[in-house]
Amino acid sequence: MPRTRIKICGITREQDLHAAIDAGADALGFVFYPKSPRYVTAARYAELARELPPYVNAVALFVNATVDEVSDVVAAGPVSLLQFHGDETPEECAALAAAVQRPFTRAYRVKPDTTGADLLESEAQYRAASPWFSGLLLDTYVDAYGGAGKVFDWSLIPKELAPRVVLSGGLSVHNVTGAVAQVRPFAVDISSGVEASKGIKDARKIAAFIDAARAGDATLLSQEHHESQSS
Ligand SMILES: O=C(O)c1ccccc1N[C@@H]1O[C@H](COP(=O)(O)O)[C@@H](O)[C@H]1O
Repeated sequence: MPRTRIKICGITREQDLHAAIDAGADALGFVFYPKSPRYVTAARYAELARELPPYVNAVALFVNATVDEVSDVVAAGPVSLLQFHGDETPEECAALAAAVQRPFTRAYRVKPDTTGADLLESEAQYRAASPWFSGLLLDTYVDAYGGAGKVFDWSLIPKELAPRVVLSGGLSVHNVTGAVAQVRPFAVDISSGVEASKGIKDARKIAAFIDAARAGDATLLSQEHHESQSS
């Protein structure tokens, strides 16, 4: 059973970048959306990116950005993955990703009336539109584009989709163990739940969150062990 990958999103300071890496994060997210309290410019990203060690993925998050804006960020520093978190259509995501030759995740902002079939259909549309599509990120629909700290009903995620999704939206040290054990996502993504204030991370919250996610992995491992012993 693979361990759940962990992304810490909304890094704006060198000390937060190091706190996330030291705690064992697999990926760090940088928000290139000017209206976000976690916004960093491409020039600021160039400074932060100098601190990135090997094998830690940098994820560039955009909301309805232009090709020029995405290209500026990719030129500023290493970018492993794009995250489109606005109203981008499958065709727009495909064009942006192809322009900079990078894979992308697409945020699906889940509403109370979203169904599992909606999620599967959306995933199929993005997959068909681009060879650069690398999976859906599930977030909660709110009146902002993201980073709002709100949870959605995880039970609507189809079992067959879960191993391919990034689960986000209102995760915290208090719910991530259960989220990993219940949903079994490929990865979890958190921003506001590990902050001291908007845009400022708390190193202790990051470490506690990663420990709690690992506790979810341990729960799954122990369940698998019991299942294999009783069969
Ligand atoms: O973090 C932001 O400011 C942000 C702005 C616009 C779109 C997405 C944003 N963040 C992403 O939102 C989800 C959920 O965050 P949270 O953990 O509930 O605060 C996450 O994927 C962030 O990457």
